Amino acid sequence: MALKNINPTTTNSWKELTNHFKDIENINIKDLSKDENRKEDFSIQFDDLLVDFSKNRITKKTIQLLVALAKEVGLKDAIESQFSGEKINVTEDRAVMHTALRSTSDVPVLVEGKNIKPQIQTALRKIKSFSNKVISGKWKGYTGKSITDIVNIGIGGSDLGPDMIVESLQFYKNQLTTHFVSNIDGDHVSEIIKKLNPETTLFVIVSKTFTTQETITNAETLKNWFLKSATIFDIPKHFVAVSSNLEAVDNFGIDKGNVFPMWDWVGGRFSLWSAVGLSISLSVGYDNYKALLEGAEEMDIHFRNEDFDKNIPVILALISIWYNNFYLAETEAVLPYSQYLKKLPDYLQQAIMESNGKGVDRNGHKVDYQTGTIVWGSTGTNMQHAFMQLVHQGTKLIPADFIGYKQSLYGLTDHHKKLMANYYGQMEALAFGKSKEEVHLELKFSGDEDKINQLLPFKVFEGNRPSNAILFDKLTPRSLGKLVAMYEHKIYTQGILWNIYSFDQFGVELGKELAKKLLKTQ
Ligand SMILES: O=P(O)(O)OC[C@H]1O[C@H](O)[C@H](O)[C@@H](O)[C@@H]1O
Repeated sequence: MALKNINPTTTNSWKELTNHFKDIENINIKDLSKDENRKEDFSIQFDDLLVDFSKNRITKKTIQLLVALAKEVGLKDAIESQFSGEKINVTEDRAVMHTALRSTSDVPVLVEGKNIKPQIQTALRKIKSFSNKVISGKWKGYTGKSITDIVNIGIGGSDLGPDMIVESLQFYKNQLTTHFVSNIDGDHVSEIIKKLNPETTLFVIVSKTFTTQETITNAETLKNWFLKSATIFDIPKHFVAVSSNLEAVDNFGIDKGNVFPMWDWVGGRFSLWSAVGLSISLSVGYDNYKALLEGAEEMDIHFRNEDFDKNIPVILALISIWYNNFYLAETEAVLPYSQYLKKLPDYLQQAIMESNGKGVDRNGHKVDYQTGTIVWGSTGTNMQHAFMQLVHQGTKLIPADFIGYKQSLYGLTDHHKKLMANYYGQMEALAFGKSKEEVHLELKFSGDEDKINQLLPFKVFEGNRPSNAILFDKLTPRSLGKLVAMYEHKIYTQGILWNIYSFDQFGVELGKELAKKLLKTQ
């Protein structure tokens, strides 16, 4: 089953969508919301997750036509191709199997004729036993003391995923302190060194290629610092690696038993489900790490089997295409109403923009339509006091995902009520705005008519600004796994619809090469 490489703009559905757009371009969310069934018709409940997409400039026909487009470009087969281990990363001649990493089914997944499930299970067992030893204190450093600090050394996908998950699951964290070193900026590693004791620190070097300049430089610096107090014979007690480049790992001096595998069928930005997530398992324990994977698997099953009109990642992808390609919105905001998720926007920037930031289609032709969206965001309510002014009253259309939780983790209900009132309040303000009449009424008692007329235009909120409410019962490892997998599948769906390859990243290479050349001339 090869991917259908169809320019979406040449399909019948696209033509129909173009006509439909002309018909409803000026439609207003406020008017649409008068339909009392709208919320029910435009929301999907899946276990502990409710996605309400009723506050969008869409009608039932919009969804029908977008779903027809997904069918016309062969999304169903493309999803099957991914799950079944086909080499859908054509430009790198690789399968894309992060979903296999979290699959608990016994059904074999063949990559180049070989079932990859057994090696995944072996790696999981190794992660489990290693995490248990370190967390329980049985794993000793070179002076016989237990480990107190973990340092994850990696960048890009070998940093952002584990860092974001560890931050998001802080509530579930154990006694170990976890640090993340990524930047080549020596001040980053220096600041972290200040906090470490070599006797009780475990270094986890994460690099699929084991050639990444930042990671290797930071790892060497940390090794040299460690060797000021210890000897090379102590390295096996303090350094482990996650990589697919065994030779380079060996050259670095890592003990063979301390190597966790990475495979070429897992992309860096989709790798937190592999041993790249070792720091997660060390920080929150293997059971929580496993629950994260299980949550992701639940979303995988939903994505693979559900009809497109009830399929959360597909619907979110289609709505995003509607704004990106018809309304020509350039950016999307991700706004989590949980302080724990403060690193989610950064993580999603790599996942989304490195995947779909492509200007050449799967036939090798330059595209003449918009592809990858620019994604950005921050946590509520802080961002309400920062950039939301522009989202409410600026000149740009910025569709936004509002991520929220029905319950807080510590149970300060007064705080949580206020947090959620803001969560809903922002979406309502964006969608329904505030009319001239409402502003006038509000100002009526506060001044003379001239003053009111002068102020009026500044106080009006046009509204009609779209948002999706993504609401979970509670932030748990399982629900977090579901959330991240939801965005992963949204990315793939969009890549298929835009007829681009989502799993390579040649665009990051040139800058790296030039930096190397410049370094030699210095
Ligand atoms: O894991 P590594 O091989 O060190 O790669 C780390 C990162 O570097 C590259 O520049 C890529 O853009 C990322 O996709 C990747 O995650």
